Amino acid sequence: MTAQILDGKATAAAIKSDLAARVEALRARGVVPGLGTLLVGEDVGSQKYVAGKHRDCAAVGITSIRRDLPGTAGQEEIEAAVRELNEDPACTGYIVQLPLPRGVDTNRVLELMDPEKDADGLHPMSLGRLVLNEPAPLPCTPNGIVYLLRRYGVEIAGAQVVVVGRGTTVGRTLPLLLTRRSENATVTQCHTGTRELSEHLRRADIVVAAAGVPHLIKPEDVKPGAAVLDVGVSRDESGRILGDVHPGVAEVAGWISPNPGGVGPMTRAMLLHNVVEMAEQAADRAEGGRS
Ligand SMILES: Nc1nc2c(c(=O)[nH]1)N[C@@H](CN(C=O)c1ccc(C(=O)N[C@@H](CCC(=O)O)C(=O)O)cc1)CN2
Repeated sequence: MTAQILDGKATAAAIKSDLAARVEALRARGVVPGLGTLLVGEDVGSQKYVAGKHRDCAAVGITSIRRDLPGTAGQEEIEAAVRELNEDPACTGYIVQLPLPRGVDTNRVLELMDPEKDADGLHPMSLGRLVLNEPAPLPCTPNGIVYLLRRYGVEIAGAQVVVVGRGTTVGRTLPLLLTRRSENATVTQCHTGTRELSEHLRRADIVVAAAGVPHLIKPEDVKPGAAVLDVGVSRDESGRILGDVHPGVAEVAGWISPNPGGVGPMTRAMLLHNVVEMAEQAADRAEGGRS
């Protein structure tokens, strides 16, 4: 068996083209969506991702505002930048690129964000709303994964899903999306404390690998025909991406997301989607208030 590719790059391109039309419609209503990014430090991956987000903004007509601080920036300097983005009227939504440098209290930084400008769905208010099943901007990678599975007709309802990893951006939040009534999956969350990981994996119809351990998921761990999504980003000495999924898995799986070209571009597309949706909702509220 050779797996069907879950093409994140092509899917993200289609989403962006739809968003460009929505941005044009917003501009016609006098609303200009603006995405802010706050990047602290010199991490090569984070710099690439932030640069990609600004390229995407240019492509769909969203204004972008970039705040870069050196890795030596302390808690106070970072919090001051957050306050500035909260106050900046040109910035309708923003993200704090994660991870922040060691020693920075990330939760305090996220809590300081204006929840109305949380483009990433990672503010505690947005996460709480997600838990309570109330409308909220959704975390971008999990939302991109669900979108990709749907786009390629992978059955989610009733599926046994194994999520490997428990980080905030994917591992913790993806199960919340997949277990909503609209998705109806059964999710097992695995992590470094999980015993017999292979046994869990072999039962899964869908595997999402977000552990950050190169080639953790081997062909013999995967049920034939399963969908396997690779979120892991480790890098070799030359900076080349090493995913969490061994290349041999493509011979066993029914669907596989390439890495690069799978979940990464979907993360960026879902960020733009959140920015546009938040701007549309704000415009509706403003126009409703005027009538
Ligand atoms: N505030 C946030 N921080 C982080 C998030 C997040 O959703 N919000 N997720 C990840 C990183 N991430 C988004 O910021 C991200 C990862 C990967 C890509 C991407 O387009 N990857 C390309 C490859 C690019 C390369 O060559 O390295 C691909 O997969 O094709 C975009 C965004 C952690 N931080």
